[in-house]
Formats: sequence, C-alpha cells, structure tokens
Amino acid sequence: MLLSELYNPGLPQLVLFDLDGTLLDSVPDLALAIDRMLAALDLPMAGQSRVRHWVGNGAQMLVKRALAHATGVEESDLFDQAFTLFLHHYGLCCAEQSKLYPGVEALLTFLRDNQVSMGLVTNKPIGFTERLLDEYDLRRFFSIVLGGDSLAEKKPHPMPLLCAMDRLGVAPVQTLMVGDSRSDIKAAQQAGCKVAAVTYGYNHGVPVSAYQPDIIIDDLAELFS
Ligand SMILES: O=C(O)COP(=O)(O)O
Ligand SMILES: [Mg+2]
Repeated sequence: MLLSELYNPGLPQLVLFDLDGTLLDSVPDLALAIDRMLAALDLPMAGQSRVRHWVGNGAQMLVKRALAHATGVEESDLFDQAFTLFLHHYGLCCAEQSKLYPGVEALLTFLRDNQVSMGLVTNKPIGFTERLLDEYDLRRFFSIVLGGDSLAEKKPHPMPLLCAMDRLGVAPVQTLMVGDSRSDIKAAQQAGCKVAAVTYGYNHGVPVSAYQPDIIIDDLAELFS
C-alpha cells in the first residue's frame, strides 16, 4: 500500500517519528556505553549485536536487559549503580559513532516544504534526545519532542502519541507514526493512527511484519515513491 492511498488529499497533516532505529542508528554508541558500564562493574561486555535487541523500551529497560544477560539474574541489586554508570558513559559518547539513516534529511525537508507538521516521540530520555537532535541538526523540523520520561507513560502506551496530536490539534486519522519497533506499532494502533514500520531498525530480533503495521518500508525514501 502507498502512503498517498491512506490520506486524503495524499499526505497526512502530522507525522510522528520515532528516533532510535528509525531516524538515528544509535546502537554503536549505546553499545559503547553499555560495555563501559559492564566493564566498570567487572562484568562481561555485551557488544553491538546483543545491545541491538535490547533497545526500544527506554534506557532503564536497556540497562536491566544488559544486567540480566551479564549476571543471569532478572532483578540485579546492581541496577542503581549500573544505571548511574550508563548515564555517565552515554553522556560522554552518545554522538560519537551514531549516524542518521539515509534519506532522513530529505524526508523531513519534503514534509516541511509540504506543510506537514512533525513530532518526535521516542522512549529515549528527553535529555539525550534533545542533545542528539541538536548534534544532528534535526530540532528545527519538530513542533513537539517527547522523550520516554516526558510523560507518565511511554510507548507502547498510546499516551505520548495522543498528547502530541492533542497539543498540535491534529486528529489520529490525519496522523502517521513512523517507527521501527513493536512499541511504535502498538502505540499507534491504540492511538488510532496509521503506522509505517521501517525494516532496518531495532525490533528485538522479530520482523516488524509480526505486528501488522499499515505500511512496511526498507528505506525512508519509499514513503512517497
Ligand atoms: O531508548 C530507547 O529505548 C529507544 O527509543 P526509541 O526507539 O523509542 O527512539
Ligand atoms: Mg525505535
């Protein structure tokens, strides 16, 4: 299905974007920070291929999954210490090796030029989110930016999507969510908006098709082809 078939007259009024795994390939720096955290705790390092499967439910869950893997214990006593270490190390390296995916700037520019509003709805803590948007010069495109700790609930809860639509005065039927994981797809489905899923991001090792998004794309450029 083409995006233009989902909206009348061809484009949504609002597009809400996920960040990690959709606009920004952030795993290299997340893995660096997780491995530095694990090394500081004398635990075995995890590496990018594992960290890739742990991203998508916020920083606390990422640290919990890394600790569970390294210690073999579900609820480790080390959590508070580990989380502080992770925040410190990620703060030092969050924009070292991360890269925007191909087509990001072209897509955001196209939408802006066509008067489509844009919002960013991520589970990443808002502090890192704002910093990364500045580092990669994306802040100027978004009318609203919500992080995983901006509201009482994060994706897959629909609250952040509903809040963004409400603040911008756009109805769910005129909104498109673009994301890479089951959290994005489920949040959009519950919020009543269409959802496009990218195949190149982080979805815990499961194909995005398992969650039945409205559109599946391998490349952001496909949204308007
Ligand atoms: O911090 C995370 O878990 C990633 O967040 P995002 O995929 O919602 O941008
Ligand atoms: Mg994501």
